[in-house]
Amino acid sequence: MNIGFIGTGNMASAMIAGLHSSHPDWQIHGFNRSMGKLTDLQTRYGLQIAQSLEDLAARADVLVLAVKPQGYDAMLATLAPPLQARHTLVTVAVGYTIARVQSHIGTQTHIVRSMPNTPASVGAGMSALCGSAGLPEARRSDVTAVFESFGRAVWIAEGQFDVFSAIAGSSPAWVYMMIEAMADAAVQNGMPRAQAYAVISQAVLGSAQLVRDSGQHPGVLKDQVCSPGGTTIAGVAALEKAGMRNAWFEAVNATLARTKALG
Ligand SMILES: NC(=O)C1=CN([C@@H]2O[C@H](COP(=O)(O)OP(=O)(O)OC[C@H]3O[C@@H](n4cnc5c(N)ncnc54)[C@H](OP(=O)(O)O)[C@@H]3O)[C@@H](O)[C@H]2O)C=CC1
Ligand SMILES: O=C(O)[C@@H]1CCC=N1
Repeated sequence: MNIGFIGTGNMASAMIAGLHSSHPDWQIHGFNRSMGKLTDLQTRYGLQIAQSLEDLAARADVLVLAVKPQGYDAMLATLAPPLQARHTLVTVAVGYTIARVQSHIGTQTHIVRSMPNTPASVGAGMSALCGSAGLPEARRSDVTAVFESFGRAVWIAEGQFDVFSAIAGSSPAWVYMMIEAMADAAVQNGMPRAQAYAVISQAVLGSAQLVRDSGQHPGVLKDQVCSPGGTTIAGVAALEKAGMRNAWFEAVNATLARTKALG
């Protein structure tokens, strides 16, 4: 597999870390505006540095466009000339539709719209994929292999992308905030911070794994922790009083509003 990243910032770096760890034999190339990130990725994951977009397009079959959505219009205009039939263009920009990509580069290039997340760097990513009309099966399986190399990947309808981006692309940031805040409370009550992060991250990981693997309703799992008149239900009441459930609606809906504004 020959994969080329255009833009090697936070998201591309996470994907490259995950790719390198599971497939050290794959050829991973990168092109970035500034040099520092490229040389760092070269040192850590053997990234091969391309000198230009044209150079990158000559080296790779799967091209991942990992610049900010605001940079997509200009980047696609530059990328269109070197694109060839053998390329599959993978987009990662929140809110940027396949139709909008095609308005810049035409309909002859096979496109996969993707939405990964940064836990890809430790092989625990959650990605969505959606292909342009007529995407050949071989291209679909190549891109699936790339995204499954750093976590789970699902093909979904493009209409679901924005909400997926909120609950999987953005949600890691919210979970980190929750972990940080819970650790603050543990520190306030005397636990060393490093120990609090180790404990909370394992508790969050285990809770998520139980939801995923048991298939049980999260409310049932919550009830199993809450003893009548016990300690946990006191915490549940405090979270309800603080408007925790409504805060999640607000976060998802604010994210969707911003996605629409960017689009
Ligand atoms: N971060 C995340 O958790 C997620 C991000 N995404 C999507 O991934 C995309 C990238 O986001 P993210 O990685 O966070 O952003 P970053 O700003 O971290 O990375 C963008 C990279 O693109 C480079 N770049 C910008 N313009 C050019 C150009 N003209 N030529 C070459 N390189 C260029 C930047 O280089 P330089 O450093 O020199 O400016 C930078 O390294 C976005 O579209 C975002 O929607 C999707 C899911 C999750
Ligand atoms: O914040 C952002 O715009 C990107 C998209 C999903 C996660 N990060």
